[in-house]
Amino acid sequence: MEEAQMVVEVVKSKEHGGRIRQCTICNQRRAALKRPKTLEQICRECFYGVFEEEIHRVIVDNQLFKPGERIAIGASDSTVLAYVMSELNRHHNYGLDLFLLSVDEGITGYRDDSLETVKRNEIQYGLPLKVVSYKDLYGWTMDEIVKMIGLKNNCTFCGVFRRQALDRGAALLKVDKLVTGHNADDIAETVLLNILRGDIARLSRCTFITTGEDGPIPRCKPFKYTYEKEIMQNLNQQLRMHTLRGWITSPLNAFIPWLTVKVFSTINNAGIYSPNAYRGFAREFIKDLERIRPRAILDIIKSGEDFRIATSTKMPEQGTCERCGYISSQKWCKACVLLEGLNRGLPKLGIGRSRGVNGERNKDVKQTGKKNIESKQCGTLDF
Ligand SMILES: Nc1ncnc2c1ncn2[C@@H]1O[C@H](COP(=O)(O)OP(=O)(O)OP(=O)(O)O)[C@@H](O)[C@H]1O
Repeated sequence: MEEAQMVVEVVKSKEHGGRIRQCTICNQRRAALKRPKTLEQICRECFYGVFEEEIHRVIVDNQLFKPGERIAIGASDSTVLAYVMSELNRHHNYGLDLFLLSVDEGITGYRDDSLETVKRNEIQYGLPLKVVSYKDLYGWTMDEIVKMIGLKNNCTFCGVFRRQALDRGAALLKVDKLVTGHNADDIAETVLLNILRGDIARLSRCTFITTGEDGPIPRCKPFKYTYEKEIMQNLNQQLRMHTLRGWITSPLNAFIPWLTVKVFSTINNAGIYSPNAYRGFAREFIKDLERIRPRAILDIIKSGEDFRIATSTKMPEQGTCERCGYISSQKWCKACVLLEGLNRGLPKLGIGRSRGVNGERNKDVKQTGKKNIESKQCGTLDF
C-alpha cells in the first residue's frame, strides 16, 4: 500500500517561511512533486517531460531500435509502456511498427481485468493487439496448474511459461524485437537475488538492456533506469486523462484492478499466485535502501553492469530443446519439462531438486560437489 500512497511525494506549496517552491527545471511553475530518483522538486508538466525524455535518451544511447522495425510491446497490467512507446515513436519519428502483445495466463479475476485495459489501449493508441493464452499454448491455465500443484512453486510455472509465451506470440506477430516494462526496481531486485543465490550466469546478463540477441527475438527494456514510483505517477496521470476523455468513468475503475494486483503481489511477494518469499525480502531490502539513499537502485544496477565473470567460470552452453525447438541449455527446455510433469500428473518434475526429464537432480550437483549455476529457480530471474 505504501507504494500506492507514496507514489511521488507532493511538495507542500509553502515551505521555509511561507515561500512557494518553484519547479527547479522551468523555474516558473510551482513545484508539485519530488522526483524519487533525484529528489528534485518539480512541476507536473516538467515531470512528464523529463520522464519521457529520459526514456528517449536510453533508447537512443543504447540504439534499441532501427527505423522500419516491427516491435511487440509486452502489455500486462500497466498501460505506461504502450503509452510511452507510441508517444516517443510519434514525437521522435522512430519509424517503428508497434504491436501490443498480451499473455493470458488464465488467472480468473486478474488477467481478465487487465486484458480489458489492454483492449482499451488497442483502440486508444491504434495498436494491433495479439493475445496468446497458456490454455492454447500449453493446454493448461494457471488456475488449473495451481489446483494441481498448490500455491508453492507455481511461480516457476508462471515465469517459465510466460517467458516462452511472449516469444511465441512475438514470433506469430513476426516482429523484430519485443519490449517489456521491466523497470529499475525490477532489475536491482534481480541483481541482488542473483548475487544472493550465487547465480553467476544470470547475474552476468540480468542488467543487459537487450537480451536474447543470439535467439529468435531479442528483448529490450526501455524502462531499465526508470523508477517504479515514477511509472506509477505516470499511470495516475494517464488514468486522469482517460477519464477526461470518457474512456473510463473514473480513474478508480481502472486503477483499482491494477492496484489490487500490485497489493496482492506485494503480499505474495512476487506474483498473484506466487508466495516467493526470497524475492519479497530483496524487494523490501531495496525499498529500505532507497529510503536512505534514493540512488541505491541505480547503484545496484551499476554494480551488476560492472560485474565481470572470471574467464575460468564454466558457463552453460545454449542449444535447442529436442522437443519444441526453443532455446535451452538442456535436452528439453524448462517449459517442456514442466509440461511433461503436469501431463503425467507429476507436477514437481523439473522443480527444484526432484529428478526431471533432464536428470536434473544428477546435474544439480556436479562431481566436484559444486552447484550447477543454471540449476536454481526463484520465479523469473531472467528477463
Ligand atoms: N501477461 C503478460 N502479457 C504481456 N506482457 C507481460 C505479461 N506479464 C508481464 N509482461 C511483460 O513483462 C514486464 C514485467 O512484468 P512483471 O510481471 O514484472 O510486471 P507487471 O506488474 O506485470 O508489469 P507492469 O506493471 O509493467 O504491467 C511487463 O511490464 C510486461 O512488459
